[in-house]
Amino acid sequence: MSEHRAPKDGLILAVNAGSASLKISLYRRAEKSSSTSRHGVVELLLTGREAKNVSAEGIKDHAYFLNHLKNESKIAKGSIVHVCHRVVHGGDYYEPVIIDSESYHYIENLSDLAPLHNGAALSVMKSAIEALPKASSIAYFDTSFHRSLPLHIASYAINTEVAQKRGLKKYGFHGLSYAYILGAVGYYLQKDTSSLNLIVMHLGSGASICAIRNGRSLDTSMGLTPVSGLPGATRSGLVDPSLIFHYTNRAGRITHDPSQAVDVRVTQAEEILNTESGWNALTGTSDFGEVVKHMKEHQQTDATAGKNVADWKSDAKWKLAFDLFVDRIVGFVGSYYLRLGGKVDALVFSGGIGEKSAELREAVVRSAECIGFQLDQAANAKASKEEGAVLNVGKRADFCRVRMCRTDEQLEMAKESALAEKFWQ
Ligand SMILES: Nc1ncnc2c1ncn2[C@@H]1O[C@H](COP(=O)(O)OP(=O)(O)O)[C@@H](O)[C@H]1O
Ligand SMILES: CC(=O)OP(=O)(O)O
Ligand SMILES: [Mg+2]
Repeated sequence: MSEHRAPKDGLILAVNAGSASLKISLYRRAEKSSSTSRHGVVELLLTGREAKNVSAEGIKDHAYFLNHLKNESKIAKGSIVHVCHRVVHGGDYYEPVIIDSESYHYIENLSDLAPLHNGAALSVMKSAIEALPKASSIAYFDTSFHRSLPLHIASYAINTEVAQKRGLKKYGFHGLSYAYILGAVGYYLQKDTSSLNLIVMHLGSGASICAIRNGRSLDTSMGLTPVSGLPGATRSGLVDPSLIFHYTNRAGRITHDPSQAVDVRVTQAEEILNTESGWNALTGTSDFGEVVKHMKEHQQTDATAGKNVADWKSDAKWKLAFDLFVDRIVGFVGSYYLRLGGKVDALVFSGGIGEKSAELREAVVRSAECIGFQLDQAANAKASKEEGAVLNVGKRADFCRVRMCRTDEQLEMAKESALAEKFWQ
C-alpha cells in the first residue's frame, strides 16, 4: 500500500486474467465517487485485451500495456493509485483484499481449485507490483458474489466432516460479472437490485449460469472449481465423476488390476477435464464463433446439395458442439426457473458467446418458449452490433423479458474500488 495519501481522483487500473484472455482497463475515479449511486463513479480512459496464446510473456508482464500508457496516452505510471486484480478463487475471502504476503499465499494455496486462473492472476500481480511499486494491488474475487448460496445448495452429498475440513463445497465463479450485470440490468429497468430475480448466463471461454433471487446468488452452475456445470472452450463441464477413471486405458483397468492405475493422478484427471475437453475437444477449435460459422455453412450445404455419409460425419461435429452446449444451458435455465418459482424479471445473455451469437440466443430461447420466454427476432439479429450495456432481445413486454448485457468485470472492480472510502484515505 502506498504510504502517500491517495488522490481522490487518482487512476485505477483493472486487470482481468481469465482462462483465455487478459483484459485491462484504466479508469479515473470521479470526484463524486462518495455518492451512493454506483453510476458514473469512474471514467474509462483506456481498455485493451490480449489473447493468452498471443505471447506467453504478454501474460506475465504488464510491460506492453504500461508502455502503451506512457507512449500513446501520456499518462504517467505514477498517477495509478490502485491496481485491481480479478482473482477467480477466493476461498473464504469474501471482501476485496490488499495484496501482501499473507493474502498472496492464501490465493496461491487455492491455485489447485482454479488451475486455469489463480496462478496466472498471481503472476500478473507480481509484474504489476514490480512495474507500479507505489500503487496498491487489490484482489477482487469471483467467488464473493456467491457467498449467499444457501447451505443445502452449496453442499455436496459427501461426508460432512471431510467436506468442512477440506472446504469441499460449491463456491461458484464469474461473480464480478454477475455483480456487474445485476447492477446494469437494475439501472436499465429502473428497479432496485434487491428486488430483482434474474437468470443470467455468462457464456465465454468459461461458461456458467446464475440464478439471482432478490439481488443475491441463489444457485450457480460451477462448483468447487470452475470445471463443473456448463462445458467451456477446453473444459468438460459436468460429467459423471467416475468418467475420468475410465478415460485412459490405464485408468480403465482399475477394476481388473489396481496396480496399473497408480500413476493416474488427480492432476492428470484435472488436466484432461480442464484443458483437453470442451468444444475444442469436440471440434478442434476453442472459438465458439467458428463453431457457429461452420455449423451454418454445413447446414446451407445440406439444404442445397445431397450429402453423403462421409461428409455428414466430418461436418456433424459443429452441430454436435452447438447442440450439446444449448442442451446444457437449457437444462440449467429450466432448473433455475423452478428455483425462482417462475418469478423471473429477465433472462440475460452475456459473455463473448452470449453477447455475440444471435444463433445461440435464438436456440436457447426457442427451447424456453414453453415457460414464457420469447425472442424478438429482429432485435436479436441486430443486438450484437448495437451500442449499450443492456439490450432488449425479447418479445413480451409484460413478462420475462430476454436481455443481452455486455458484461464488464474490470468496470465492476473499478467501481467497487472507487466507492470503497477505506482505499482512498
Ligand atoms: N461471433 C461470435 N459468435 C459466437 N461466439 C463468439 C463470437 N466471437 C467470439 N466468440 C466467443 O467468445 C469467446 C470470448 O468470450 P469472452 O467472455 O470475451 O472471453 P473470456 O472467456 O476470455 O473472458 C471466444 O473465445 C469465442 O469462443
Ligand atoms: C471462472 C472462469 O471460468 O473464468 P473465465 O471465463 O474468465 O475463464
Ligand atoms: Mg472471462
